[in-house]
Amino acid sequence: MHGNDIEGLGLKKRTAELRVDFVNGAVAHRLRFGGGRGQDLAKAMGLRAGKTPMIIDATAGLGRDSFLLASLGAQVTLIERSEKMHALLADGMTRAAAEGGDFRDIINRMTLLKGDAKDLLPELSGEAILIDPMHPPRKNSALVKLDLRQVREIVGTDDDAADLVRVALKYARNRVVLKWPAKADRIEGLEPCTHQIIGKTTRYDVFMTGLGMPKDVSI
Ligand SMILES: C[S@@+](CC[C@H](N)C(=O)[O-])C[C@H]1O[C@@H](n2cnc3c(N)ncnc32)[C@H](O)[C@@H]1O
Repeated sequence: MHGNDIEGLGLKKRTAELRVDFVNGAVAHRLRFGGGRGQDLAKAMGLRAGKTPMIIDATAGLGRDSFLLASLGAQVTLIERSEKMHALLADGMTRAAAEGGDFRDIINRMTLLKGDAKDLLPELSGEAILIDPMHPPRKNSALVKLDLRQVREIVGTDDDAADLVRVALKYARNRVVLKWPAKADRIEGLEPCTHQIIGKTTRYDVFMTGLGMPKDVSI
């Protein structure tokens, strides 16, 4: 369905080029030269020396954040609701695993699920939940990287991001992390976060939940 829409808009060629590649390019570079657990994303998710939380990436997309977190030793469950993005991701994960070595080990720590995270989160028991919705369009779209523009062409905007955060806050045992453009306004209707990690272009709004156990588990 999406494919036809895209072809109808004359976007077929660019969409066909979008692929998930963990082995070459930006992701592989970040794997070799990234800042380990000192990176903002890792800190926001609660990775530190001696602590590696079980992570749910509720908005898997191109899988880059998940791959980074898995490369740092975390078990990551990825959730993606777009058929097309899910298929691209599954394909990229299969190819990376076939490389063997470190790539296979990292992919083995990643479990990909298809569906809406709002429906799946209550069934999962995540310590730390990452939410990276499609961001509001920038005024200068030339600054948005081509692959992110291609993702937008496939999935549109994630207008239900606030609802997703609210569901995640109910089920995350330790924290929910909302990845958002550094200078963008807060998502309307959300409670204030506990703290922020602010980078050059991206910020992480961290909501500590301190639930310990999932809310629907009685002891
Ligand atoms: C900005 S991209 C995420 C990029 C990702 N963090 C990465 O590193 O590649 C957002 C993705 O989340 C997906 N998404 C948004 N809301 C979702 C939901 N409620 N459940 C599952 N997937 C969702 C979209 O379909 C889209 O593919």
